Amino acid sequence: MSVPTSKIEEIIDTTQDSDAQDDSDDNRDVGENDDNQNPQEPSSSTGSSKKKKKKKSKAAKALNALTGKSIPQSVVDRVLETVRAEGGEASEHANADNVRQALEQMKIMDVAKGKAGIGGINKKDMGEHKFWSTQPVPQMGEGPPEEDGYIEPSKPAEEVRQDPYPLPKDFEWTMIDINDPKQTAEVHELLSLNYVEDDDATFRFKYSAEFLQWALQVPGYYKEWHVGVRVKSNKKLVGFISGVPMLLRVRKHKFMAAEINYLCVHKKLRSKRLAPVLIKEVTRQVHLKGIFQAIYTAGVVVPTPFSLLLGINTGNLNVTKLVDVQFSWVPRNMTLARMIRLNQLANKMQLPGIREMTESDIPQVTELYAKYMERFDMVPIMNAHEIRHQFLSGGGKAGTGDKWRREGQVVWAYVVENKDTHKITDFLSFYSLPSTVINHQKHSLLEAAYLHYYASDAAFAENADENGSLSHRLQGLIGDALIIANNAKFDVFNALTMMDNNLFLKETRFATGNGYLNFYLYNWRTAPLAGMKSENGVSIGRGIGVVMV
Ligand SMILES: CCCCCCCCCCCCCC(=O)SCCNC(=O)CCNC(=O)[C@H](O)C(C)(C)COP(=O)(O)OP(=O)(O)OC[C@H]1O[C@@H](n2cnc3c(N)ncnc32)[C@H](O)[C@@H]1OP(=O)(O)O
Repeated sequence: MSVPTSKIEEIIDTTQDSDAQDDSDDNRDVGENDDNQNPQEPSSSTGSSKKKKKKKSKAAKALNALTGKSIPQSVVDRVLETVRAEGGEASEHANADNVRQALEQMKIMDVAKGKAGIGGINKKDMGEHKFWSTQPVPQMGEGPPEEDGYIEPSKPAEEVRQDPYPLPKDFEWTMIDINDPKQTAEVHELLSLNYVEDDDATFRFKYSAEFLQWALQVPGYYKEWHVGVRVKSNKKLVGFISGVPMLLRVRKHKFMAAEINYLCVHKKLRSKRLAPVLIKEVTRQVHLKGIFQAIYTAGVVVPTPFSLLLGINTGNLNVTKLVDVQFSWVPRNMTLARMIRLNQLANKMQLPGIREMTESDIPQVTELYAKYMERFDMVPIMNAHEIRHQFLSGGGKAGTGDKWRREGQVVWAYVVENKDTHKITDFLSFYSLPSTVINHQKHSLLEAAYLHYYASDAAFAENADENGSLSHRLQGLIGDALIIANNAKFDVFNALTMMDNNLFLKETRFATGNGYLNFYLYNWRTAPLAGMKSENGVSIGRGIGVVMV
């Protein structure tokens, strides 16, 4: 489906806002875009372009040499500022070591090298976030706040904008009813063809309809937060963004927030500034429910992440297929046969008392979850209804499939029960999120399992962190998760460097991946959370405890 570019320009022209402040934002958003060029690149009349013509400084040359890319002057300036802040040499003559140090600290090295997920950001001057510079988010280079808190105060309901943001005349807003299989199928199709791909466009996330129903219908969800854009003439869904409510604790503060996810614009409508309109509309809908904070993650860097997590994967489920689809490679000093042998797993789960979670486990799991999550700085607070939803409602059709996988199953949840006391001592869960293997002759789908929440009462014993007993228990627990996933015919099991994952990732032979995920809070300032620092590719510290599906 192709929408003429001239129509898109009208989005831009007609996305005028009655709200004075928004007006100026919108006009800046879209007015500077020239359809004949990538709007993320400065036009020839902009200041940045003029800067580009300036003779390159020594620091800029060093940066370019280090990254193999042409780094915009404003990024060079930011690097120099950081060097200065770190007490280093801050002149234009900063040497390559200063620059490398600063880059690593800022993670710009990865961005510049193109590792930071979805494309686009590399081409962009980091100082030119025309949309994000107007939003209540910490701006780049702001430094950690003295105190945690909101950026702009909440508004009373009557002060929240009542009308939807205008769309160009060929498009219309739609509220997706995720209970309607037809509408869920439309979102599924939009995402399957247009959602997140890896850097090489080899894999693209393929969220199933069951997954979307599970993820978007948490207890207390609002259908108004499932926002779509359709082409008026044929009603085709071409844009989507969603939010679900969550009670969030960030350090000592607890507040309701929207978890924003699945922002997607049809490939033919990219770079037309539709994403900011979708974000503003979902923000308006969230404000209408009296909620003024949000949490979201993205591969791209926008102002301003407060935690960066390294994606980790293991190739140890279906090695042959992973190598076939170039998800994994056979290391130079190894053969495929040896790699398969090394990654072989037992068929039977190893932990005594481990079994699938049932309804009757909910009270104990709720309690264990709450206590365990106290270990982390940022976590969702869940009551028994929410625990039921998270771990049992995506369990697939009862009586179908086999012991390991039911039809339509999205979530796998297991508990460890002490057979004498009947106490639940541990639980683990993971979810299914396959990816389309793009343009592969033999394989069309990569079956990926992702680690979800888990807990172990081993954490509550004295010195459990120091004496390795928690680490040992978690290794057993996740070892069994791998066995379950393998039996359920997953090809790969992924986990991020969050929660206590650093206590088992290496030991359970997870291989380090090169994908990054940035965590963001909207309208909330807090100092960076653990996840930023890493040792051998594994982050240290106990910061993030929110699993974003
Ligand atoms: C209180 C309640 C608040 C609720 C809201 C909280 C905020 C929620 C924020 C959203 C959380 C989403 C969480 C997820 O779902 S992350 C997953 C995002 N989806 C994908 O990557 C799928 C494939 N890509 C696409 O569909 C498009 O490329 C998207 C839709 C992503 C952008 O479309 P397009 O490529 O056609 O761009 P544009 O010309 O319309 O717009 C360009 C502007 O948009 C900014 N941009 C681009 N990508 C992202 C991104 N992932 N997060 C935040 N901002 C993003 C960009 O920096 C620029 O602004 P600025 O740099 O000039 O300032």
